[in-house]
Amino acid sequence: MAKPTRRPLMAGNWKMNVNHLDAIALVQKLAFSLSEQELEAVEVVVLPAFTSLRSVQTLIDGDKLKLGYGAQDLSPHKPGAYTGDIAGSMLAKLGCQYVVVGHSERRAYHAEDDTVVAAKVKAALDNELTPILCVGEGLEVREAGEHVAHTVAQLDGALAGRSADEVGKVVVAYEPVWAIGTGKTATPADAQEVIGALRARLRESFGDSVADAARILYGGSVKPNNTAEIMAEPDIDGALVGGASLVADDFVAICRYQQHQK
Ligand SMILES: O=C(CO)COP(=O)(O)O
Repeated sequence: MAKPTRRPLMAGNWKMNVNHLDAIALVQKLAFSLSEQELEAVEVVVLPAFTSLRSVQTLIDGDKLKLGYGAQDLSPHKPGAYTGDIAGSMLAKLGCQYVVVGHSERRAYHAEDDTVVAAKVKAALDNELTPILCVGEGLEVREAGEHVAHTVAQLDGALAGRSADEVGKVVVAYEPVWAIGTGKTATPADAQEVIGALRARLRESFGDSVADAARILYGGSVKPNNTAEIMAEPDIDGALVGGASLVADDFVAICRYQQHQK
């Protein structure tokens, strides 16, 4: 399969945790634990709160650390009268490479629908940020057996109007809502079923080169002890990690999953 040509990506979504001082300590621990070779083999990215981005940027740039960073959300709008929002251009100026778009917590607590998510994907791409586009079904949808159709429809909605060139720059993350922060991980086969379907949809809509190159992550209770088996699936290229990314040793162990692969 084409998997070996896709560089694995481990992204730590810190959510609304870690103030800017603790962010510095956490990034330092990651950087001191992971070797240059490890950081070449696996791309490691942290996604702090907005208030920590400047501190993280200063540290990573100043010490030339081989860690990527990005934000957890952005406004769909250009700079202007949008109190409390953050524009993509501001994130780009801070050196962010990534921005999470459409996380299920944003969809649930901020009523973000596919139209808003699509506008945010566009805003990210317009500012040369790589969107980490999150899709995934809730428990009711899974129990009704509609998880594949639901998730593929979210992908379609978020990428509506984007060209193949643009979609080639997107990272997708499949995060079943029932697995987030619950300790209930999807089985590797469950995750592969959906992620395989997402890749097939990218192939159908945007062609082979986009589908073969696209990195698709799994997220939802990823821990050091389940990463290797998840990463062994043919279409899974990395993980979007919540809780375990707040503990340096755990996130480092996740990034070292290859040591545990049979
Ligand atoms: O939502 C997630 C990452 O974006 C997953 O969170 P947990 O790893 O805490 O389940």
